[in-house]
Amino acid sequence: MSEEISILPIQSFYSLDDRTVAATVLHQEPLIMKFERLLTDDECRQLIKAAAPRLRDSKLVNNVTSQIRTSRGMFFEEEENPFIHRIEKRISALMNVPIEHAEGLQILHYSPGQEYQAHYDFFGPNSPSAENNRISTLIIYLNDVEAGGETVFPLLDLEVKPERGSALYFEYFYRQQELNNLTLHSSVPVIRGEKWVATQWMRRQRVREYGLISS
Ligand SMILES: O=C(O)CCC(=O)C(=O)O
Ligand SMILES: [Fe+2]
Repeated sequence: MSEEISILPIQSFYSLDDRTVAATVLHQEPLIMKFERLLTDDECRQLIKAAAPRLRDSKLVNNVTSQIRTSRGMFFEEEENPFIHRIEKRISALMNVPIEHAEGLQILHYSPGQEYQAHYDFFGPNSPSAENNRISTLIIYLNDVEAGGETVFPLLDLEVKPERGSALYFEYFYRQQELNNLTLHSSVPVIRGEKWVATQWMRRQRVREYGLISS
């Protein structure tokens, strides 16, 4: 085991402003954790309802549609309304990264057969976005999926089943690139039912301007 320091201090419980969240370590390095009941059923339903009419075919970073990600998605504006802002604040407190470093919250919807093939969330060294690269990810499951739709880390032999309100966390800001490379992950095809997730990506440096003024 190397002596790398994680962004998130490892704890069994995280006390946030309005709730305490129980955590399980799924993998130590790179750190991968599962959180229980980060969002209430009601909050999950509210996110789905707000996102549903705004879904578009998912684009990759370079703005092309692709067979790699066949789901549909949307981004909320940063601090779009008090409800979104409350959730963003809870997420950034949990992820231990200031809200100014948070991209807009993304919602993805997968129908049966839809998937997100193995990929990294960080940008490759040739991407202009790599200057202020992503460092960590939180995937919040907004519903229970009847069959399929697990998030899989093929290099770590790890599989996470979606459960409404729970969340999957992983980070890739290690000095050893081999650790970051182990965070390769995919969303395997939904077999029955549908799958809704909210994804929060954090950047190494600030990406928000006006997050500075509101609290
Ligand atoms: O839907 C999932 O389980 C994975 C989503 C994902 O990898 C992403 O949004 O980057
Ligand atoms: Fe991802």
